[in-house]
Amino acid sequence: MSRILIQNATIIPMTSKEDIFQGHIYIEDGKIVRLYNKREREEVSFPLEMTDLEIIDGQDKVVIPGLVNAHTHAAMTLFRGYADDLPLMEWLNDAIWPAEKKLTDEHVYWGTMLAIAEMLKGGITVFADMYFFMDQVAKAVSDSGIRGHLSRGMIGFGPTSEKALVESEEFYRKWHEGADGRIRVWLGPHAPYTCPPDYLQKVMALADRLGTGLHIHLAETKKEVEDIQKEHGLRPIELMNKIGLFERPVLAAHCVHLTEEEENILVEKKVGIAHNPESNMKLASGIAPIESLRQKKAIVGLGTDGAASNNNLDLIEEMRQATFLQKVNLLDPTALPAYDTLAMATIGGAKALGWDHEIGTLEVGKKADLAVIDMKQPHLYPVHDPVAHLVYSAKGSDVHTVIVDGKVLVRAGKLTTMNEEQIMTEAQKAAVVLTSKEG
Ligand SMILES: N[C@@H](CCSC[C@H]1O[C@@H](n2cnc3c(=O)[nH]cnc32)[C@H](O)[C@@H]1O)C(=O)O
Ligand SMILES: [Zn+2]
Repeated sequence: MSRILIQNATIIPMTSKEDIFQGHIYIEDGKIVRLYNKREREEVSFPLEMTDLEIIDGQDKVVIPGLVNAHTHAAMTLFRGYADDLPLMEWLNDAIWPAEKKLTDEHVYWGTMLAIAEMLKGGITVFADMYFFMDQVAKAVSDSGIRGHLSRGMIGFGPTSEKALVESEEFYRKWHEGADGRIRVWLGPHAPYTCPPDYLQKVMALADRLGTGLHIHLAETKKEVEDIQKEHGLRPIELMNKIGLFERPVLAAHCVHLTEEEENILVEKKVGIAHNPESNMKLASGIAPIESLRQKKAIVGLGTDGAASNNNLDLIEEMRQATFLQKVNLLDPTALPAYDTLAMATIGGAKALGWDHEIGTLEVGKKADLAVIDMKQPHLYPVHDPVAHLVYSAKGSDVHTVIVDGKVLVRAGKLTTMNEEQIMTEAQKAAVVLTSKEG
């Protein structure tokens, strides 16, 4: 049995602002068994006597639920810094998709391992991924110890459309609830502009047969909205609502261009929204109405999107950008406050992934997925409000310890299950092949 005690830490459970306390967390067999305050610890000798207990000193440290990366394409780390300064459609059609044609199993494995190494070191304990060669992504999740919400990306026209349906079902049957329950599989229809309604009907039928949800890009750019409107007479969210897409769990990445009515549809249908502010800024897609959605109690998580449109997977930095973007856009410094931003990166993401029964908060009975941040650094001193520091002052590199499913995957800033040197070497080799002009 594995047992961990984190003691004398500032604990931010993300159940409510009032629940922040100084104390200890006791973990047993992958789950949070006790949360208790300093005084109580003096009264109970349990569980200090246990011999196989790992004790983590929480002095000058803050413990939060593991960060949830609600939307990414992990293996796209291989294209980090390869094609920048382009609008979405040119970026996809002229740069990314041609390079992706050369991808092999092995490339995707190493690209994903590289992403996982970066994410774990930055406090991310689960990521929602949409890509292909998903067996390799599942293998990387399994090997590294992180948690994965995985979807095989499906393009609804051309030679791979039927294959994507077959592969998605096979992938679901092979990996859903796999890696000791750390993997969950949803279907991944790419977007309305790559998946026409008749194809989405097939995807929905398959999702319902398997009893699973859908991960899709929605309303990312103005061009998408215009094209869909031209072709179908409706805006993307309206169209998806009309064909019944939202009648099952849906994780919708971006949702940048929304009318008031579309915001209401997303709220009413309890669609999980993955907000990716850095990708939206870099590709100049626009500013999602996150403050308005927050006030309407929409389910909103925070994502990095792929490393090729970000260009890092630092969700702590993403929080800072998310809140600043709302504030400056609305000319309102009260927009998207720090606590709500941290909630978006934790419990909001967990809800968007339909996984909040197990992760997203620090509560007794939930999975032990958490990040410990080292606050004893000049840029995090003095401490008035640890939540403000996490959102406005911290960086991914301030993460000290990361636990997923009760296992320490990052200890004092070092990965425990992954060979960083080897991963970087293999990723560099893959990048050279993928971006060479020949073949
Ligand atoms: N190309 C695959 C299926 C698509 S996987 C998901 C796709 O989403 C692409 N992608 C990455 N970021 C974005 C984004 O922001 N918007 C739309 N697509 C994206 C990514 O490059 C990848 O091709 C096949 O042949 O079966
Ligand atoms: Zn994306």
